[in-house]
Amino acid sequence: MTLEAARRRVNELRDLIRYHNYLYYVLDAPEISDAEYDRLLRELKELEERFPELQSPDSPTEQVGARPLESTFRPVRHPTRMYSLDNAFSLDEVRAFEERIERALGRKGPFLYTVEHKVDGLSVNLYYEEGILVFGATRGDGETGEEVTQNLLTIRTIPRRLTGVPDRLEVRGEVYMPIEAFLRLNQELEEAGERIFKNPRNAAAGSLRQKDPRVTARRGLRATFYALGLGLEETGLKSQHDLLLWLRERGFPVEHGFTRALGAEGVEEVYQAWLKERRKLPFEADGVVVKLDDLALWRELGYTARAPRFALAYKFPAEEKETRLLSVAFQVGRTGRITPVGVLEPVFIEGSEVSRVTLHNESFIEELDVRIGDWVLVHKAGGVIPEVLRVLKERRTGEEKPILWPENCPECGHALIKEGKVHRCPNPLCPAKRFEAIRHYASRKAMDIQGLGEKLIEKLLEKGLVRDVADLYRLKKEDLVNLERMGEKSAENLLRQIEESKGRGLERLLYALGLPGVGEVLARNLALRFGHMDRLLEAGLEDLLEVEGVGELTARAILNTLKDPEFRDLVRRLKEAGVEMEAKEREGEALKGLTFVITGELSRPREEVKALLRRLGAKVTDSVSRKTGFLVVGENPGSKLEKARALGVPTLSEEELYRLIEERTGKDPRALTA
Ligand SMILES: NC(=O)c1ccc[n+]([C@@H]2O[C@H](COP(=O)([O-])OP(=O)(O)OC[C@H]3O[C@@H](n4cnc5c(N)ncnc54)[C@H](O)[C@@H]3O)[C@@H](O)[C@H]2O)c1
Ligand SMILES: [Zn+2]
Repeated sequence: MTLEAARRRVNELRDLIRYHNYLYYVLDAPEISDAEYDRLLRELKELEERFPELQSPDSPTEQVGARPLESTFRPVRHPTRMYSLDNAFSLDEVRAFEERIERALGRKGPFLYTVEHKVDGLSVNLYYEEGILVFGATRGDGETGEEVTQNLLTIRTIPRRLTGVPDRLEVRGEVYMPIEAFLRLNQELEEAGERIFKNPRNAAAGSLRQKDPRVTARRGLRATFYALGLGLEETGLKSQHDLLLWLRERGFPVEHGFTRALGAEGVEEVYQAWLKERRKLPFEADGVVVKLDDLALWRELGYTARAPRFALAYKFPAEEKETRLLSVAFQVGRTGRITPVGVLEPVFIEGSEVSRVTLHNESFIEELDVRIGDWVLVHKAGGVIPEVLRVLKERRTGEEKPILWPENCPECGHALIKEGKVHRCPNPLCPAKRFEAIRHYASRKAMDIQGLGEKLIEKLLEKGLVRDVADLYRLKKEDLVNLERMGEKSAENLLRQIEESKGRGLERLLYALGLPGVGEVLARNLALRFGHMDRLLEAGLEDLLEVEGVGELTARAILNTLKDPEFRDLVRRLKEAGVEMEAKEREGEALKGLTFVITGELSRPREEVKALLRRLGAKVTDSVSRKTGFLVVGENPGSKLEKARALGVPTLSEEELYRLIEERTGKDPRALTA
């Protein structure tokens, strides 16, 4: 390549990358996948290395993120600069990283590293003065970020006050959206006909940078912390490993599972193990972060313009496949909403064959600008749901056909209506709606009526034996035996299963009834909060919004259903049939059977925590014995800690205790009163 040709390509790449930076960092709406972006950046980097005369401090390879726009948020200068990370995609590149360190330090490896999950969110900087949170900001271009303190404080694990810390302290970490929250949010957006988020990272960034903190609060964001800026020297900490423990002890959420590894080979071992397990994590991890453990070496190595020389992001391979969109089918859901589903030439992605992919709604199709016959790039969002990332427009032949929405319901032929961007079959008798409603009701995670398969549901509907789920409870043996291929035995079995389904409890019932936007988790949270169907039926918007995980859109949609006379009638008939309307699990039983002892200072008065634990059904005692379930350890713990260790009683930090409570109650423990 001549210098001239390289110069042209370098300029082209820089423009392209700046454009994608803008879409990604400022608008939270990337057009290309991260892997494609990484390839562009890599090509630019390689050209700049081959032709050093083309290097320039304003190249994207020398910069962090993007400068925030004039926006809703106040720009704020970070007391000390924030950086990005250099990437590696193979063991060889990790070795090269270690060799660079060897050369820079003039010492032979292998070195000791701390390995952490690379949580895919956006980095934030918290600035504390004398232990009091002054502001929290996004990274921005590393020097100037956006002040988002109020929004950050909706993440209740972020401490507002600290004790035993340097006077001026920056704490850095990642704000992210758990995969479950991400899938739920997209479901809500899909149902409302709105734009969905491409991945959990974009969803986290979009949710943190909301004008209204109340919206942020409902998005289920989490945070995890892993670094210090200003104040690091004063702590006297010696290693990254100790730094993580130090953060945890001061009440910061720190991701579990960080570990140490020796040399590039040791890192590779951890990487391979975590790669295998990555889908078990509740968040999206796009790789592992490798940091020299010894902080003294950090000082020697320092930073490039863009990233530290002592750390590396070792990225997981991106599972993205190219395939063709063959046709689009239109599905009718329980609520009559029409979902376009793309039929793909089958491809293998992350362990399974993908041949269908949701195209969500009209907004999604418009934004993608996808046509039948197009080549598309497909991945699994959050490792779960197949998604079209983008259309490979450069491969269009001109033969592609636009996707046309049907005018009539594909199942019943009734004219469809359009509410905003949502297409719906308004026919209450639409067999697709009825079929879907019953199938869902009987499914395993709902009322679990295993004998009620799809064929049978179709037949029951056809013969007019059931019209909705309440009719199931009126079925008689002779109704069933008269259906073809149903013997006495199976009829009896089915009736027994239907009978048993009455006692599943409110949490399962709410999920089974398919309230809009209500998956298993939300059904459980609603059941815990209201305890009985009657109380839920009386709930107002504000009551619903108090439930963990209920967003504005879901709350309104649920409320509409609750007020719907048809729904109320259905509930009445279910109740008459003897279906249990009470929650099985009670908040008061969340910690039943567990015994706690507390030592040290907690962030709220000890009596309050004790009362809360008791209210949740736990026993709290004052001294540690073999019978103690957990010792909760606060600041400056007393002798109980040694005793617990001697007896092998497990300990929990305050943070871990709250996580346990949150898992068991589905609620933010800091919002729970004693
Ligand atoms: N698709 C697009 O159009 C597009 C555009 C721009 C950027 N991107 C993506 O963003 C990346 C660049 O973003 P970036 O500068 O934030 O870098 P990065 O995401 O590659 O890595 C650095 C970041 O990792 C995060 N991180 C997570 N866990 C960490 C831990 N334990 N320790 C330290 N850091 C941790 C921090 O936020 C840090 O800033 C690109 O590689 C690309 O994947 C995509
Ligand atoms: Zn219909």
